[in-house]
Amino acid sequence: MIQLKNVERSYKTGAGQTWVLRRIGLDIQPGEFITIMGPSGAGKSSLLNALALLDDQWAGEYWFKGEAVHDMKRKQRADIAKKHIGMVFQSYHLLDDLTVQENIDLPLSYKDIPKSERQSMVADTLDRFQIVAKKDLYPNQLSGGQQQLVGIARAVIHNPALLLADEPTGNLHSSQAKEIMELFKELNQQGTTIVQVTHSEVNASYGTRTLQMRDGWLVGDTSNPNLQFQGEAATR
Ligand SMILES: Nc1ncnc2c1ncn2[C@@H]1O[C@H](COP(=O)(O)OP(=O)(O)OP(=O)(O)O)[C@@H](O)[C@H]1O
Repeated sequence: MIQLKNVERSYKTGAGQTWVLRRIGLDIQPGEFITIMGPSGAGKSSLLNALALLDDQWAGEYWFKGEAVHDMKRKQRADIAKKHIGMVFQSYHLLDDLTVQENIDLPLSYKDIPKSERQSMVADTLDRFQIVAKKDLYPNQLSGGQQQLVGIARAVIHNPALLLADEPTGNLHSSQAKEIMELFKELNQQGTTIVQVTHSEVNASYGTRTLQMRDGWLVGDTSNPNLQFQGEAATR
């Protein structure tokens, strides 16, 4: 589904440059459930943002379903993201001036779906996430955990082919977190490709493959044991 070749990302800082992604090479097959782990600042969110096509300041090659994203204009990248990708953000990124149900409806508004069908999809999703009572509230009237649930609902409502999730259960109670992970498992079994960033071993155990990052390098990949050596050699 996705191939990254030599993807690099840096920020200009003061006199020099800070590297946050270093020569990332990655193949993601359809149907995988990948977990990205690593210490704080390792580049996990940066990699997810690049995969989500939110960040376009990287160098290298990014292939999505055989298409060369690195050669695309911003509008084409945005179209791919809207059509195929759902993203759960660490800090929710809900739109403050839209209600819960309007936030959840947003991904559907980008698709050619009749209004009545949209309304019933939103109603089903509110029900599934047990947030029907909150539907007319605005994000700032919700707790952090409730905002996180709305963010997850928004990411999955349009059945994206690729679901990217940055610490999706960070603000949830353990029982809610388990429900979300079970939902991800179900979506994955139905064919959704998932990439999650987490510090939780429990959440990681739902995945089928774990990547380790350190200082911007991919230093471990359970599906490619040889990478460990290359990554560690590269950081020396
Ligand atoms: N806008 C920015 N300007 C400069 N440096 C940045 C910027 N955004 C991120 N970085 C740096 O990129 C590095 C990687 O950050 P990133 O958020 O990807 O790490 P992470 O592994 O997701 O960490 P965490 O587990 O804490 O979320 C960090 O050193 C961070 O300081």
